[in-house]
Amino acid sequence: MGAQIPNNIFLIGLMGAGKTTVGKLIAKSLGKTFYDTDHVIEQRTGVKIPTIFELEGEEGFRKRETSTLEEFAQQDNVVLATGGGAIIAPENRAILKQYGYVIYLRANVNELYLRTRNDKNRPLLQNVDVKAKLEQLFHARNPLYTETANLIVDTGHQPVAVIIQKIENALHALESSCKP
Ligand SMILES: Nc1ncnc2c1ncn2[C@@H]1O[C@H](COP(=O)(O)OP(=O)(O)O)[C@@H](O)[C@H]1O
Ligand SMILES: O=C(O)C1=C[C@@H](OP(=O)(O)O)[C@@H](O)[C@H](O)C1
Ligand SMILES: [Mg+2]
Repeated sequence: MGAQIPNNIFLIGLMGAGKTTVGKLIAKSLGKTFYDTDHVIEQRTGVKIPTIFELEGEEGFRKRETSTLEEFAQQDNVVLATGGGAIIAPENRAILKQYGYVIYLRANVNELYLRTRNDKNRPLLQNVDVKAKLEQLFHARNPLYTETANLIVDTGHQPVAVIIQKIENALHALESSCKP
């Protein structure tokens, strides 16, 4: 029996990498259900992420993130866009590796900066030097994204459609790589 396209696909990467945007489109293309852990948290709490950070601190947000990840990673036939910090907690990395095929959307800091500099919904990028913060997060987290990923896709300066095609090609190559 040849390898199928993975049942669950998880997207990881820094803020602005395209996890939410690409995830939605990949799910549509593959006939899978799309979820975004940030969106689930906002829907269930009734408030935006910055408000959770204000009221519960980053720690409170991370607890919600882990429980949401645990719940949705074990669903069936999903594409799950995680938040950029999901890979910080070792238990989150273990969940991602255990329940799905993990794709790291990698982009350079300048690209990420261009995509996030005016965004008010990312508390970690408020009232800071955004480029310097993204640089710091990249250096801290790139090793964690890399160790967790089954596939790394560079998304810098490429239209989303090209990235979708790259991912589909990689997934279909998986499928045919094990055919007898
Ligand atoms: N490959 C890309 N090229 C240009 N802009 C992109 C690309 N991927 C995402 N974007 C844009 O960058 C912003 C952040 O994308 P988003 O999907 O929210 O990223 P993430 O969920 O990884 O933080 C959005 O405005 C989105 O339209
Ligand atoms: O990098 C991070 O720690 C975060 C990334 C955000 O998600 P996106 O990566 O979708 O922006 C969101 O989970 C929160 O603001 C924290
Ligand atoms: Mg997102």
